Amino acid sequence: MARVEDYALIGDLHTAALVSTEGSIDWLCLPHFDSPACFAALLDTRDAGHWLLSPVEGGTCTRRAYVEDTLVLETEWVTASGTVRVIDFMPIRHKAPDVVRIVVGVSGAVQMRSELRLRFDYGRVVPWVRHDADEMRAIAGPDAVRLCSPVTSAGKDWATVADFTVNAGDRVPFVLTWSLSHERQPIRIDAEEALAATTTFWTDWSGKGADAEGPYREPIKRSLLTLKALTYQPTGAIVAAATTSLPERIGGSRNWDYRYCWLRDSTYTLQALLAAGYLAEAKAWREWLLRSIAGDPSTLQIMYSIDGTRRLPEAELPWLAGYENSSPVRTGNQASGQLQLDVWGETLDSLNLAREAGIHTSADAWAIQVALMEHLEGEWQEPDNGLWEVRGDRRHFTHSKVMAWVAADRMSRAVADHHLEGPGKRWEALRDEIRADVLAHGYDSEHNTFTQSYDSKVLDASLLMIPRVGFLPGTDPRVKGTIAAIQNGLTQDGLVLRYQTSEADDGLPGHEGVFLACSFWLVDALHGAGERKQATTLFERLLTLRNDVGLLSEEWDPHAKRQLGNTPQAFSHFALVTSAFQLHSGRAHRSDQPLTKTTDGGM
Ligand SMILES: OC[C@H]1O[C@H](O[C@H]2O[C@H](CO)[C@@H](O)[C@H](O)[C@H]2O)[C@H](O)[C@@H](O)[C@@H]1O
Repeated sequence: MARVEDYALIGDLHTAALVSTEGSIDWLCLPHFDSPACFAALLDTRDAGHWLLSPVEGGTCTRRAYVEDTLVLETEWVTASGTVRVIDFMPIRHKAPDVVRIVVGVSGAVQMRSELRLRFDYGRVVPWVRHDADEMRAIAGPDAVRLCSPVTSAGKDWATVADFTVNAGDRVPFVLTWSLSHERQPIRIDAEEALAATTTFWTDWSGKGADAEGPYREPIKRSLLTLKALTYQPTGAIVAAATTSLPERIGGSRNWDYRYCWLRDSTYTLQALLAAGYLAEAKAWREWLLRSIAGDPSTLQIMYSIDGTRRLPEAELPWLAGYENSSPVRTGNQASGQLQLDVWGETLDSLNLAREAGIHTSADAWAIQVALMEHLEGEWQEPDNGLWEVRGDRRHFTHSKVMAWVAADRMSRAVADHHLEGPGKRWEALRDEIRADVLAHGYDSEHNTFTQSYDSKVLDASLLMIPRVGFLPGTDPRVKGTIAAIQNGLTQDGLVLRYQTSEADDGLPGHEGVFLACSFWLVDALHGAGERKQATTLFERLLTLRNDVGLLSEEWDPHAKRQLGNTPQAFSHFALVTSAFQLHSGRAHRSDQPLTKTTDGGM
């Protein structure tokens, strides 16, 4: 069974696939990120659907890499009879989704096999399949898939199999195309033309970002490309990760569906993209946000689907055994109905940042910000589920209150500095009131640390964000005390847990790994506290946890030394980008200050 870190990502800005080091596509949802998977071997066995394309002798590849700053993947096997390369990519979507795999003979002659096992509806539906001269058609219910290749394939053991030899200089294309079964078949694409266009698209996109020269250029670029790949182009939404139910502990039940757009995750992603100068993505995301949250501010959800749908009912897929038997496999996410007060702060912080970065605030955008703020004024004293989405009792999370302070701070400053209309003085007074409340109840003077919730002793890594949002300076003794407390009480092998699951009553059984984003937040906090050497050492260690193609999932198991949780995860990658930019520039980054400033023609 492949490990989480054995997977590379390819995608077309509507969905994404995971390709293993053995050359197997084990995860692909069509036509969108949150559609049912037609390859779900990731969460079961190959019988749940996969597409293996590799030398007949099989095994892990000798090397693989993305082609420079693109999402075009090259996987190479050196065998006794010769060397072969498989180029995998998804062309940027025009109408139909395609997966293209080109087998390239590098030297000698290699016996190859393509084994395509389509299983629609997350591994449950075996399609009806017809083989013609140079194409295979598979149909079941709403789904139709066509495979085109000059290599002839045939049905074998409920799969479509093609055996062929690739000689040095050969290029053998396979193009898999999805469509709705009741529609006309999409026009065929040319694999080589698509390769050139896809390479150009990603190279151009990468080139548009701010100059990231320096020692961290490669990790910054790869993380930005990954964040872009998690973006749903038609609406501007950004999914939290490409997968569902990769476990936070092997064999555990903390398995969630991340193929949705969390306001928290996407606002942080937006901050990373803005820091790198990607204004178009920031504008598209803002439009998605304004459409999704439009209406009564009291009905604001913490997450939406990629098209803004609100109802995301959580269900279990009992026919899938789960990744290494970690069950259940879930779709939908019950957290969508939770109260998480930090989301107001993150949303208003990011819209403020967009304004500071030069994106013009339209009247509609400002009206929604005012409505959100007015709603928060009546809500901030309520207990909530917090940013970690605990399923235990609601409580007064310190981080949630700090983020309510952020909301009041950014809104009062927007009125004062940008002459936008609103009760600026009232919001200033509220800001001061929240601050006093946090300092009185969220800070433990005996141990000189902020605490997870009011009047408790429990630690929480989200408190590392306090200097970043500007609540207190990075060198404040209370911030330094919190850093020290987290280093002493909330780390495993120097990496940071969100909280101690044994102490925090999150309403869930079992434990989890260290949370990679929180470990990057420790980098930021150390850097802001003047501990630059420690920050750099930790950051460079975190870089070593990336897989061979630069991807990070949500968590890390410090004992088994392997990645855990959904992958690739936006939370981990935007945290990496933010830390890298700070270390690169040598100055601490606050969430209300863009690293790059551009003028905008208005929206
Ligand atoms: O651990 C419990 C919760 O885990 C998920 O939430 C986490 O992922 C979210 C998406 O990246 C992130 O926004 C949140 O801060 C994380 O705690 C899961 O989605 C929840 O349903 C679950 O309760």
